[in-house]
Amino acid sequence: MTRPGPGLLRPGRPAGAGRRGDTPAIVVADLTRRYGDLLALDHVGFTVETGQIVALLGPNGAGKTTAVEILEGYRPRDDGQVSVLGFDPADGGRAYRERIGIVLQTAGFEDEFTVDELLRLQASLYPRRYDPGELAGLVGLADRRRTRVKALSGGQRRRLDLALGLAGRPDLLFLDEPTTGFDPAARRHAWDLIDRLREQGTTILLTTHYIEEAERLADRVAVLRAGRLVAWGRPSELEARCGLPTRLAFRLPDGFTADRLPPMSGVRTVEGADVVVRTHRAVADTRLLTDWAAANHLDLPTLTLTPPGLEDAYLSLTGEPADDHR
Ligand SMILES: Nc1ncnc2c1ncn2[C@@H]1O[C@H](COP(=O)(O)OP(=O)(O)OP(=O)(O)O)[C@@H](O)[C@H]1O
Repeated sequence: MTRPGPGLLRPGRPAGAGRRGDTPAIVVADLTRRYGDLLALDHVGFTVETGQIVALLGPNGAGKTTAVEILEGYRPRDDGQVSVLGFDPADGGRAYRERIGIVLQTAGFEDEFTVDELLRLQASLYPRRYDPGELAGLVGLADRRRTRVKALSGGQRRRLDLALGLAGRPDLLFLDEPTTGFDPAARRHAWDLIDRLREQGTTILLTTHYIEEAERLADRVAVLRAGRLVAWGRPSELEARCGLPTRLAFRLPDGFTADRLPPMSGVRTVEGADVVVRTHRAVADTRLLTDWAAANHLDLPTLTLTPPGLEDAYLSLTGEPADDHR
């Protein structure tokens, strides 16, 4: 079955099973998928509560698309149990598809339609539809309602993608790299919109390669690596679980070299006058450093102490090398 873009229209929705709040939004257990000899998903399991925003992270080829498409009902699984909004997506049919929204990275639109026409058409097929004007306002396209799709900028098209995915007021929204290609302002706007959807109780499963996006939006983060779920939890839990060092950075004052520094416990790297110490004893090492600076009548105006973030945890969990940009 082909995964539809948001421009594809769907028929109306009968009352069905799996009402909001009855069960967790998503329950996955032992989910397994093979492509020939390749184990693309290896006994993956997690539970998403209603209203949570979950970010699915992982390097290229980790199995994210496979997992998401199985949850959407557009790819079969080999083994395991999957329940989404109380449905098995493999045979949820129309009743299931009307409860979910899907926003893909690239969607094919009919270029000659105006924004308003597309929104009206899409929304007309759902009983819980959005008013097209409200929908256009929600995604920041209120002043583009009469514009033909072919005249929209790339970022505006992505907003239209989002609007079409929301047209049926889905209980669960799948967002595939929702802000790839956005400028910083458009990204903030999209994040604010996702916050608003959260306030309305929409459950969201998003895939992203922007760790900052996951950190900003996600209640829970799932990290896939080579088909295995290597981490699941709140962003702060993942950061804490990885046991990564705190980064202590400063610039040596003129006339001082690193060999004159006190013996701190952390691993030290020096580039010119810039010193970085990665330490698991941040308080003790900071105290050694500041006592040393005070004894030498020095100020260290660039001194910073940075705890490990989600990006560090992600790189550690996926075995990717960290480049030292932070
Ligand atoms: N239809 C298919 N036939 C054979 N192998 C496939 C198929 N789809 C995916 N794979 C393989 O399964 C693995 C997981 O692919 P998947 O697309 O799920 O990863 P992903 O995490 O979404 O990657 P990306 O971040 O690059 O989009 C990869 O090794 C991929 O080559």
